[in-house]
Amino acid sequence: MVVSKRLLIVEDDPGLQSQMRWCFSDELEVSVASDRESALATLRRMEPEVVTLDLGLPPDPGGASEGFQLLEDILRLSPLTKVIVVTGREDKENAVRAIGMGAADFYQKPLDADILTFVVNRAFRLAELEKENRHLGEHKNGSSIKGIVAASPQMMSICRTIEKIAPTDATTLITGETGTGKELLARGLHDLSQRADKPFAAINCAAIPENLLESELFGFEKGSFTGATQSKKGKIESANGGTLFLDEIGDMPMALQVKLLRFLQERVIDRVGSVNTIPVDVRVVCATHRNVRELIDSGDFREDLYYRISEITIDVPALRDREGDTLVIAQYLLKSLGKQMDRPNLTLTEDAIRAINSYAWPGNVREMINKVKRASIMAEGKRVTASDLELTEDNEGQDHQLNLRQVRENAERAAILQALQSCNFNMAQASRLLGITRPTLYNLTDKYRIKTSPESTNA
Ligand SMILES: Nc1ncnc2c1ncn2[C@@H]1O[C@H](COP(=O)(O)OP(=O)(O)OP(=O)(O)O)[C@@H](O)[C@H]1O
Repeated sequence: MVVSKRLLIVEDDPGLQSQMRWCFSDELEVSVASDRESALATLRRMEPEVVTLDLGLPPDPGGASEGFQLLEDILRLSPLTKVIVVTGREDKENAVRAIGMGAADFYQKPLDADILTFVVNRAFRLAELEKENRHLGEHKNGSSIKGIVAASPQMMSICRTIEKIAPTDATTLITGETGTGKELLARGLHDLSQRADKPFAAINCAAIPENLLESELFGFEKGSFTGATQSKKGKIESANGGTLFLDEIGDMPMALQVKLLRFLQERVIDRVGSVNTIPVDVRVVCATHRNVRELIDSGDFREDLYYRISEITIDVPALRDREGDTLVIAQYLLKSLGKQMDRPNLTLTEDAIRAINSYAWPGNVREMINKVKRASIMAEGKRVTASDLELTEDNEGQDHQLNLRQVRENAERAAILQALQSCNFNMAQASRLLGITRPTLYNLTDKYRIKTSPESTNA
């Protein structure tokens, strides 16, 4: 299908209306409005990329007050629309004022078809370019750290910090909610350091039982406990020359905190069951989702250890608090996971985009990976909807929607989903509930790509 370019001409003079229509109707979809009210109605319905706006409109055809009011309305309702104001020959002042308010261009009467066509085409090109830029922006990744997709100022600043501290040996504490990318950043620190070709050894202090954690970290000598049939290096030793990543450090038992502190001070370890000390050269990076200050206050974390591990601290914001990251990461995941699932070229529907932006993402990027993975399996066709992602749409954003069609479609979609779910996907019952015929319901489920069986949708 060829997508047509849409032009709205706001002009109260019937003679000029037909001349302008004649200039453009071969190549563009053209609508004409002669006053503010009908112009706004057409704007909502037609969603034109470009509007030509005669400032002298009734009830003030000799002045410009109505035209300026309409310009303001258009820019508020549809800020991406390019408005070309049309003024009288001597009316430079109003043209300048309109540009100052946000009009894209101006054109002075009398009408010259060639110049007007040039100005209008230029506005369409501008609209097109801006659209492309927005599209590129959505796919932009400003992060220099492998695996980290980001566009928000907060993450950009974190990436810059990582780049700066990577060459040093400063112990670094990375805090933030679960799934925010703490481990990825720790790996980034290692990869950008001079230790990059040496090991990166990670251990999750919360996942290993207390009695095993000591020997996991420090290693043990043969015969030091039942089952120790041979000596084994611990994580610290095996990271020698490289980076040791202690994940969930806030969960480290007190007794081990003392031993870790000693290691950080003296840079030597002794394996469990050994009296010999072994020097180890590692850079230590720790992470936790817990509030270490509170742990110190409650007596669960040693303050002296905290100062040792936090020469530098990096607080990774939750996904919902990053400006602009959510959609960029979702698009990236859709592309990469879609490819893995043999479903390339999947795209997000408008409702999916809105839902992604308004959801709180308590599990952060990890939760998003799960949802996008599911959606790349469940999506019918190439379009991924909010329900494929198991996200119900937030209605708040609807206030800002351009027109009634979008609001109506969203409401219609939500009502159909609800009806289907409440009668366990019995189409006859659901259509009775909705007060429509079964064929109409089938048409609508097709239109909105709503799945019609319980196993393929979300409760
Ligand atoms: N900015 C990002 N871009 C792309 N993928 C990311 C990003 N942040 C995190 N991820 C991915 O999300 C998942 C969780 O990240 P990671 O394990 O680093 O989080 P974490 O904060 O260490 O979590 P936890 O506290 O639960 O251990 C990983 O699969 C990681 O690759």
